Amino acid sequence: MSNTPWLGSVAVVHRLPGRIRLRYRRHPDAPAHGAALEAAACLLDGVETARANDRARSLVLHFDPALTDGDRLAAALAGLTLDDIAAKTARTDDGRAAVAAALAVLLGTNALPMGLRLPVSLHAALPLLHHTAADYGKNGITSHVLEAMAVSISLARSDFTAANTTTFMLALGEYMENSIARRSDDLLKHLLRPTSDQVWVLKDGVEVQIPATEVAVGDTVIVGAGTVIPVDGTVLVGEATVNEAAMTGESVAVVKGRGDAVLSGTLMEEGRLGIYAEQVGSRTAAARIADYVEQSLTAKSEAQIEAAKLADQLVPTVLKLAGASALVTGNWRNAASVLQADYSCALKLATPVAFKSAMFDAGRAGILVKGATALERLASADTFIFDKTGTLTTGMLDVTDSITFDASFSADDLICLAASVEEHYFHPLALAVVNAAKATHNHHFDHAEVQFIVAHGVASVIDGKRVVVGSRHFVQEDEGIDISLHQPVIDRLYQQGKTLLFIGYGGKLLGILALKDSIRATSAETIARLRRAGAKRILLLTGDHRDRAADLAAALGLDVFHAELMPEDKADIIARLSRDGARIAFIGDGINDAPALAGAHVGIAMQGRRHRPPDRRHRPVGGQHRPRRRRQGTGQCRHGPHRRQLPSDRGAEHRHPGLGGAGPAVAHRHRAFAQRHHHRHPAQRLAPTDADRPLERFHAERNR
Ligand SMILES: Nc1ncnc2c1ncn2[C@@H]1O[C@H](COP(=O)(O)OP(=O)(O)OP(=O)(O)O)[C@@H](O)[C@H]1O
Ligand SMILES: [Zn+2]
Repeated sequence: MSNTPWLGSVAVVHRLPGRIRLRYRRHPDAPAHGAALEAAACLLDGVETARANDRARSLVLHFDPALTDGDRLAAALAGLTLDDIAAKTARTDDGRAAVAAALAVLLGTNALPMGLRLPVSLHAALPLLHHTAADYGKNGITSHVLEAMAVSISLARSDFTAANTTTFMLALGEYMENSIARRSDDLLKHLLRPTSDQVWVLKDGVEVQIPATEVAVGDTVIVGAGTVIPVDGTVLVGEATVNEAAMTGESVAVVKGRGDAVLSGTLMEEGRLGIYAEQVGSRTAAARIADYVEQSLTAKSEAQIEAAKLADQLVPTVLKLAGASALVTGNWRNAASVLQADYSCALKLATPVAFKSAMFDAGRAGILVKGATALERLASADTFIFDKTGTLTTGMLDVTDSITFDASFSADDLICLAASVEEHYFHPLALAVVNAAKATHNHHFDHAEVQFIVAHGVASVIDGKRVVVGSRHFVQEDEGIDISLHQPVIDRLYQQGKTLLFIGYGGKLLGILALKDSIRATSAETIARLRRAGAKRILLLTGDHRDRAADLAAALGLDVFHAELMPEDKADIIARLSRDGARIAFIGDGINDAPALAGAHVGIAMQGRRHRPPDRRHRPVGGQHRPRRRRQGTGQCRHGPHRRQLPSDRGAEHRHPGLGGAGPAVAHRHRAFAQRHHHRHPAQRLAPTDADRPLERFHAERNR
């Protein structure tokens, strides 16, 4: 019966280039196993994916037309035998049954009558021997051969306990490896493909629900709050906040409206969008990333490759040793024990299992590890470098003081002025200021285009005068604003452990905002555990003031700190330490740390915070952009149509911001840096090409 065809009949019912749908009839004896049919179909030459519906007796195949065609596939399927299917289903079984059987044999054999012990033990060892024969044919002498020899010799000597123990241990090892591999694969699917099966699309003005697999390019997909966006595309209507952490690593939600690009796999937090689908199914960015992670999970780590090599190198030595001991002592039992004591298979087995289970555990704790290599590098790291804001501290700051040096500005006015220019940015300081403004009269100051200078602050023009908000370095050294008059106040605030923001207006220091950050509750314990785990050096690199860095380093017992750094300074320090042989793990919050992350041995990005955009204004849905509606206060905001200020556009907007045009020239290396590295601002993580391309396509479509 094993050569009975699995399918009674196979007929092609629908053809498309690279895709066919088949109708089949199962042989009455064949098991109802759609998954097995899919798996078997996937083994055929040229088949890319297979989807079976056993109840509808339909099988959809996607294939490479260069390699095969529909008729050839139908014929190949008709030729499948029950044996083929059985082999395939056996492989999808995780080996639990084999373990149970081996255990039963191990425990029960000695109770059997003498005559039965050999056949029972032999039967239990058969899969191993069978497997080894196949492996020997393919790979020559490997550790499998040793295992099989150990079992065979024990069987030949009627040492059934030894034979059965080996069989059982090998089955157990295989089962453990399979089940851990499957658990981590399930987890990955959960992490990366949380998309639901059903999707709403707009058909002739009516919203209808269709299976996710049937969404086509050009459909208008409707996505509501709390759901994962199923396609890559461009927003046609609506406004929403989208958390793109799964795709860009940036945890700050971004506002998406008409014309903006959205990515599959990202989460709609609030709002509702109609999206023009441009990439669907396996071509979406989410599917590609999932593939990437799956690949890196299966890609062997260096340790795995080393272990496998070592194991196979040990084989001839062990064989010689076994032969020698048999010759010298004249006892085959000694040879068997040498073979059994061969740990090469344990070496091979233990490494992938250890890596996969570590990745699985990390995943459950909310940590996505990009492959075994990353874990290996982390294990070998001896120098841990942290940035400050949002990493060792919570990054959720409160404005504690607002001090103005101009009598016509109240403390609240100062906060609102700073908030007016900061409101489009997601830097922790910007978010704090905007938040503080909400608790005041929240007046919006009209201003010109805002420039963002990485690791410095922001600048704009209000009533014809240049306004700058940022670090002391930015305001004093780059903008040439004299702050010496107010040094006593500044010193006092620093002594109170506060982070300061300087606000310059018309070339003068208008005021200072003091902010208080708090150390993360878990930081001290984390540092202590790193030390216990053998970290040699723990450093702090920050863009903030020296006093802040010193306080924090003292509080947490860090070895070294460097303060008032530009992102490229951080990268320089890391490069220097690496040259001196340090193996560096860099831990940042993902804001402005791309250069540093790139130079480290291994990078860790924390995404603990979940911020809403500072302000959710309503843009008209559909039609033209009207100047944005103001929240409170009077006057008209002049920074033009709002969408030009959206994060995704900021790269283009600020690439030639005419720095220094309105105010004092900012003429030193930092400006060049700000422009050069502009794309590294987290809000611009999406490659500009990715953001631009769909928009062009979308316009082309619309104008047709
Ligand atoms: N949007 C902004 N608004 C105001 N000031 C800013 C802004 N972005 C950066 N700055 C100023 O530039 C300094 C350096 O910024 P950067 O982001 O490099 O480091 P940081 O905020 O100190 O965090 P970390 O400790 O993680 O390096 C900040 O301390 C702040 O004074
Ligand atoms: Zn500078």
